[in-house]
Amino acid sequence: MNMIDTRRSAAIIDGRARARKVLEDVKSQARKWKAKSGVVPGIAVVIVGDNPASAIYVASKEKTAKECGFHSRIETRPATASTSEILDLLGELNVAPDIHGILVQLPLPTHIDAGKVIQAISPGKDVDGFHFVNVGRLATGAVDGAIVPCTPAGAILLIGDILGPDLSGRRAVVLGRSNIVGKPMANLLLAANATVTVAHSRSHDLAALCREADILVAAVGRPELVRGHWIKPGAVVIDVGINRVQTGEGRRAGLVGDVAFEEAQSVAGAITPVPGGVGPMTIAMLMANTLNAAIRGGMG
Ligand SMILES: Nc1nc(=O)c2c([nH]1)NC[C@@H]1CN(c3ccc(C(=O)N[C@@H](CCC(=O)O)C(=O)O)cc3)C=[N+]21
Repeated sequence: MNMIDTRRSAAIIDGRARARKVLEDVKSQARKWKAKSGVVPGIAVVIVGDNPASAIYVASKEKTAKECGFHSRIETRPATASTSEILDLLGELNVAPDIHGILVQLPLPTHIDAGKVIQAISPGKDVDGFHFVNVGRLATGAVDGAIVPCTPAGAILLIGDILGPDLSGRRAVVLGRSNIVGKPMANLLLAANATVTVAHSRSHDLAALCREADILVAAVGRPELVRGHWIKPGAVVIDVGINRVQTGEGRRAGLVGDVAFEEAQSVAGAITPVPGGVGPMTIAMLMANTLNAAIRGGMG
């Protein structure tokens, strides 16, 4: 029998509860803004083709938008739609007075030029924060004017709840260098004064890099890649992965993150679960971005 129990247990970060709080704020601010200006925030979600995962996410976004008192519009196009048809649609939405936020659900069918589509969204309505103008604002530290991508925006809120807004002296490691999560996450951590390393599939000795991290953000889309012994004791671990796995592989069936949760939980100081962590925050931040876009009146 172990006389000394060295096991510890991380705080499990409740992303659903935090998202609810964000949404309550959004809802009350939207009500005030409507009373003052007569404007109801409006979001348009463009969905191309019939990706079943996309359909679920879009339904969830619409439901949350309604809960916030927003106007919402879903524009569905067949998988056979051309790039120019989508560009025409965006041209319409860009000038629609009742629409303040536009989101084109990714991934798009491969024959569509996703880069062109993203850059065709008016930066002031780009509630995903993927347009060059918003990317550039965030990267140059003009964070207040930027529309920040929803997942990193949600993650930095969760980190701030635990560590406070100033991350001076903290080592952060971001696993993954996507334009959607890894890069904007690194920029937000930098803006909060953290010392940031971005690691990815071509990095050497990921485990050793991760063990340096006071803040570890995993966003690589590899089920349970991050093991318990990769984690620095007491670290804040943010798991952005949403991986659907089958039963019978010696791991939990259903949804798993990029972090082996049970192992990590005995080492980390705080950790986000999957589901119930970063996912709900993503949708909440989308509503916050839409409200802010409405208040700014689609400027810039
Ligand atoms: N233009 C664009 N913007 C996006 O923000 C975007 C996108 N395209 N394409 C797909 C990804 C994925 N994404 C998620 C949002 C919420 C949850 C979420 O709420 N997940 C819940 C439940 C997940 C479940 O049960 O399936 C959770 O983690 O607890 C997950 C994933 C937004 N995405």
